[in-house]
Amino acid sequence: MVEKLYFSYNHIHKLCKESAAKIKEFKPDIIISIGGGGNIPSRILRTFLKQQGSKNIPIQVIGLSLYESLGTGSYDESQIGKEVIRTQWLDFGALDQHFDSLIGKNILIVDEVDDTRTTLHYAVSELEKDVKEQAERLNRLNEDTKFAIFVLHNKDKPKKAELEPKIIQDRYYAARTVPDQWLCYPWDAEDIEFHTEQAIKQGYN
Ligand SMILES: O=P(O)(O)OC[C@H]1O[C@H](OP(=O)(O)OP(=O)(O)O)[C@H](O)[C@@H]1O
Repeated sequence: MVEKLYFSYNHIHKLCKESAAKIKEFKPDIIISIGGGGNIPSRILRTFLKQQGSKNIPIQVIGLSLYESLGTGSYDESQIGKEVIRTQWLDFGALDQHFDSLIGKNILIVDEVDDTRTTLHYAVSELEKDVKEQAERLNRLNEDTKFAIFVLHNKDKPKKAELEPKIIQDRYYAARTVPDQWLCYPWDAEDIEFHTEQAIKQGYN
């Protein structure tokens, strides 16, 4: 079995192009990228979501990192990667000026990988909370705000957190579902020539 899967920039680009055809049906008003891994796919995807004659879809970035217990002492393995640290969040003040808030919008959350699903669950539930608070404050509870998800890869494995069935059924776009292996993205490569050669050998170019 191949231990690590290598993906070239071209391959990622093509995955975004292919997925955009389906994501267009959702008609996203805004992309919320989970940084850092979601940033490059978000930007590529936007190119393919652009409709002639209309503006580019705005991209906002939130920073989420999984807190891992790396101590040498004994620790409960099931807890590893469970805690999400919020390093950056939306500036609703700035967003409101340009965008009239998230209420009633179609919001596409983008990340590169859905591994244990902890990060995506956190992102959706926290954003839903924020939108609900805003809607209550502005008395706009009748407007329907929808969330969708795009990832390059969904790892086929038991997840540690769930997403709402309506998202999973209708608005969850994973370009590929892959086995639970080590995924190597080009932006992590120290030697991009070697990386790309591996991707070509594996057919992910
Ligand atoms: O499905 P999960 O188990 O939650 O894992 C997926 C998350 O893990 C990685 O983020 P990481 O915290 O490593 O930060 P990075 O994106 O800045 O590399 C990746 O970018 C996803 O956001």
